[in-house]
Order: sequence, then structure tokens, then C-alpha cells
Amino acid sequence: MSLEEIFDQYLGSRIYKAREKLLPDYVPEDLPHRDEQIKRLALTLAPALSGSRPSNVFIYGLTGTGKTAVTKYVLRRLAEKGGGRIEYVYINCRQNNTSYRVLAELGKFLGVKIPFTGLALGEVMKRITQALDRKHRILIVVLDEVDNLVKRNGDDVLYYLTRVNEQLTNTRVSVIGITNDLKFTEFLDARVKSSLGEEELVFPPYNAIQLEDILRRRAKEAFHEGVVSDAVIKKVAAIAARQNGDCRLALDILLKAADIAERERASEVTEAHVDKARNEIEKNLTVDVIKTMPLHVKLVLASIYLLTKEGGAKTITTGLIYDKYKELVTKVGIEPVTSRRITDILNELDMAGIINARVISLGRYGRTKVVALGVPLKNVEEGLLSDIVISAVIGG
Ligand SMILES: Nc1ncnc2c1ncn2[C@@H]1O[C@H](COP(=O)(O)OP(=O)(O)OP(=O)(O)O)[C@@H](O)[C@H]1O
Repeated sequence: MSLEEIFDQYLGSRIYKAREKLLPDYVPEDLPHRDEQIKRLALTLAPALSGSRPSNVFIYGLTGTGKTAVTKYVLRRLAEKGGGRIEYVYINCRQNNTSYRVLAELGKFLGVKIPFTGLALGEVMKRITQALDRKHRILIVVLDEVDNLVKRNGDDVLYYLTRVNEQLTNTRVSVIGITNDLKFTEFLDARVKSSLGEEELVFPPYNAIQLEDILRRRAKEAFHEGVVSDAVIKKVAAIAARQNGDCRLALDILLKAADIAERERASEVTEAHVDKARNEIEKNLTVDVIKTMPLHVKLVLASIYLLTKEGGAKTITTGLIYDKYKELVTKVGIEPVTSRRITDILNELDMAGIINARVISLGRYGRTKVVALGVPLKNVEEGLLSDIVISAVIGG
């Protein structure tokens, strides 16, 4: 018996060898099917090793296409090679979604004290510029999910970072901007847009075969041998391939399926575990989407929910929804939105897959829309009940 097996027996996991290797923050030893992106990013950044500022890079690709993983992977190795002359700082602009917070993160990295609030942005920039120039090196600033920052606060920080070199003598700064939403570039000043896009990298979605390959290697690192069959890998890859080739989703499903297997004290992860994991993830997604909806959207959805619950086989028409909605707004004590807005809300809910709407003919009475929930009733209920206003009017 190997040492590992002895310890595992006591730890008790029959499934995992190293669960943490499936977690989103872990950057694996190799990143299959991203050779081209790795090479291009490496070629772009390599001039840093001979002391010149690398071009800024703009990275675009859908969710879960490996943008963050590839960037961290290349930067880590570059910094190692640079032996202290090259540094990088990674800032996630969803977690830090104001100009102030992004600069405060940068300040923290540079060892500059920036109070939680209160300084003018210009003052923060001045302190950062001074701190930057005290270092004698190349600094690569990674702004991940940068669209969140720009949509909320505009392009001040990008403008500053792409211009700061003009004020520096000792340090050179390069920026890597990562996004899965190209639309935000509309908000960029033309000069910022062109300097950020000195080099552009596109990450295409993975196909099912590529995802299988990736999952096989990740599974090898994380699970005991024989715990995850090829059929399971294929199934997970096929599901994620249909969802825009999202590797994050693939890993999520695999991790959840294995957690369920572990809870059940099973000795392997089966396709049934994958189905359960998928349902759980879909449920969580629905509940999260509903939780963040504006009040009137929730009220429209609550109307459909109540009609579904009460109504038996009766079809739910827009007329019925509108009446129910009016009843609910009266109970809440607020003004209703227009029927035109209700139509828009129904379209939004349809697009999000929360409801299915179709138009039917009523003969000489014209046409109307009928609606049915597109997701399980209990998921809608869970999402709606988390809102105290809604739960007061539908709860009892
Ligand atoms: N080629 C690959 N090999 C192994 N794991 C990968 C590969 N590509 C992506 N992953 C893994 O998939 C997950 C999502 O990848 P990553 O965070 O890099 O995606 P992203 O494109 O930055 O997505 P988002 O736009 O949502 O931030 C991570 O856990 C990452 O380790």
C-alpha cells in the first residue's frame, strides 16, 4: 500500500486525490488547446526580458475559454524568467468595479497607502505614479473583466495606465485588458481603444472533443484512478460544448457531480451524478437570475407563478397576467407599469428562458400570447421568496 493510499484511507475520500485542483482559481500545469494563444501572448510579452516595454494587449473571448488561465500561466513564467525585473499585478474589475477601487488595488500592490475613500482620483493617480517610478522594472497590469469597470466608471483608469509611461523614467507599464463583452469598447475614447489594442488576442470557444481532452487531464490530477469513466467525461464535455464551449461550466459540473458522489459515499462518479449536478447548477442559475431582477419584473413573474400554481390546465394569457399583476401591485401599494412595459418584460423573461411564450390566434378576437414557465415552479418560488416585498404578497 502506498503512503498516499494509507493517508487517503484515513482521510476517507474515495473520490478525490486533490479536490482543489478542480477549483476555478487553480491554474493547471498545462493548458491543452491554447498553444496558439499562449505562444502569441508570450511573443508579445517577451520583449520585457530585454528591458523594453511590451505592447498592451486586449484579450477577448466568451466565458470559460481560458483567458484568465492563459494570462496567469504566461505571466507567472515570464516573471520567473525575469528574475525580479518583471512584475505583474492581477486585478479583477468585477470585484473592484470602480476606478477608485482598481487604483486602490494597484496602490496596495505598490505599497502605497490609499484610504478606503476620500481622495480625489487625480491625487490617487499622482501617488501611484510616484510609487511606480521608485521601482526600476517593468510592470504588467492585468485588468480582468475590464468591461465592468468601463461600463460603470468610464475609461479614466485605462487612459491613465496607457499614458502613465510619459511621466515615468524608471518603470515601464503595460496593460492587459480581458473581457467577454466586446460592446464595452463603444465606451472607450479612441486613443485608449487604440493603445489598449496594440495587440489583440481572440480566444475561440472549445469544442466537445477539446473539452474532453481538458477534462481528462484535470480529472487525472484531481481524482483517484478509475473514479471517473470516459463516458462521464464525454457527457460533461457534451453539455458544456452546447453552452458555448464553456470550460468553467464543464469543470463546475464535474466538481459538483463528484461532490454528490462523495456525499453518497459512492466509489465512482456516474452519469446519474452528472445529471443531478447539472440540475443543481441550472437551479442555482435560475434562482440567482430571479433574485437580481428589478421589482416589476419579479411582480410579473410572480403573477405567472401564481396563475400556474392556482390555474390547473387553463392557458395563461397576457390578459390574465396583467390582471394578476395589477392585483399584486395594489397589494404592495405601488403604481403599475404600462401594459407596453409588461409586454417588454414578458419578452425579456422569454429570452432568459424563464418562461416560454407563444402567440395563438383567437379567431375573430385577434391574437394573444400564452405563457408557461420554462423552469421548474419550485426554482421560481425560491428566487421570488428571497425578496421580502414579493414574499409578503405571494407568501400567504
Ligand atoms: N485549456 C485548458 N486546460 C485546462 N483548464 C482550462 C483550460 N481552459 C480553461 N480552463 C479552466 O476553465 C476555467 C475557466 O477558465 P478561465 O477562468 O481562464 O476562463 P475565462 O475565459 O477567463 O472566463 P471568464 O470570461 O468567465 O472570466 C478555469 O478553471 C480554468 O482553469
